[in-house]
Amino acid sequence: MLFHVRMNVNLPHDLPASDVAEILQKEKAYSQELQRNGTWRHIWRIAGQYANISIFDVADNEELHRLLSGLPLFKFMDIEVMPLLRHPSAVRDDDR
Ligand SMILES: O=C(O)C[C@H]1C=CC(=O)O1
Repeated sequence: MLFHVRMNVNLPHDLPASDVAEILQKEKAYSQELQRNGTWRHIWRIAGQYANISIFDVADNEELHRLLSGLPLFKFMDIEVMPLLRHPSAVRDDDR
């Protein structure tokens, strides 16, 4: 199942720089592992915002929730999820 996910990151300004660096390093590794195994299909930065638009390919809502809530930045994010299904006019075979 495909999901469109928007993540807005709100890091507290008083978080020590060393904590921020550690969280971001963990977040990058977590994200890149899921990208390499095909679960996190796409990620784009939203220009001018500390936010991204991502496409996840997971078995079900439960898996998506587990993966999103495991993000090292999870407690600093507002996340919006939109479930996607194949459009009847789609021509690409991987749009499902
Ligand atoms: O930078 C972000 O958009 C937040 C998060 C998502 C992947 C990652 O490496 O960081």
